[in-house]
Amino acid sequence: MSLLQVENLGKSFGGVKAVDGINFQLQAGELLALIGPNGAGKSTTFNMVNGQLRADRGSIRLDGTELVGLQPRQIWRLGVGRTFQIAATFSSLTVVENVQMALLSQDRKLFSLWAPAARHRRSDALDLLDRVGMAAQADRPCSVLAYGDVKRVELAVAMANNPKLLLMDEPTAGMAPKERNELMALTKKLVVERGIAVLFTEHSMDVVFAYADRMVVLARGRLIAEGRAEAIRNDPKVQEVYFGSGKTFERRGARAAQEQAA
Ligand SMILES: Nc1ncnc2c1ncn2[C@@H]1O[C@H](COP(=O)(O)OP(=O)(O)OP(=O)(O)O)[C@@H](O)[C@H]1O
Repeated sequence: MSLLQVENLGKSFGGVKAVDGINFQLQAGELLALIGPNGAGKSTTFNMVNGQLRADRGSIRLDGTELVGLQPRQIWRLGVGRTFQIAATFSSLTVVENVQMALLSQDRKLFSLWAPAARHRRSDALDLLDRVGMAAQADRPCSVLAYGDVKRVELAVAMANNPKLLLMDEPTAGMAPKERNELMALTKKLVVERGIAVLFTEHSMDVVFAYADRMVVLARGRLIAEGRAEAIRNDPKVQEVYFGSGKTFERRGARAAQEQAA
């Protein structure tokens, strides 16, 4: 059985069918990109999976459990983590404290008792930081980190909940090409090592073609194509919706990204 099963999912805003009966599945250990032009329904889909928006119709099952109708907190408890377009860490805390806060939350401890919190599972937090290559910077405040490093910390924070599914909203937004590739290569490594599934939206086609195992293409709320890079690149419907958008499917771009990542 797939980890995530989305069936006939729909959501309208007034007369606008933001998402119009889409179906897709996601396996553990797989990176699935949700792409499409502006207004295609990507964010709406994302927000239904994490419970911020309630679907009008259809079903979203995680490991067989229905998520539609659950609160975001309940969905998070079932193992759906997320990262944000603009990295969300506490800049006044150190790197390791940010991960400790996430572990506290996972352990259902209140963080009003800050003194014990600062010691809470420090070694587990350091292990997580080690996985994302940030252990050496554990005691620096997040406010002084380079943006790419903040994104790594955010990944460690997301891992603290042991997610089965990680939702990443434009993970590489605002990053230079080298940082982008480093972050995505790291994400791919974690996904494979820990058998996590990742659903991500992304405007950079280079990133999508270099790192997604499969992609789902939306346009005006409908799913117009689904598959691996080669099939998507050659799909006439996909070329039509992207034509003139400034986003191209040049092989050179995708190859260059892969080469840089290797
Ligand atoms: N809260 C809302 N109220 C009204 N209409 C909305 C709302 N959220 C989204 N929409 C509409 O639903 C459609 C899909 O929007 P959505 O944000 O999901 O697309 P998107 O693919 O994420 O676009 P982008 O790439 O620009 O972020 C659009 O027509 C949008 O205007």
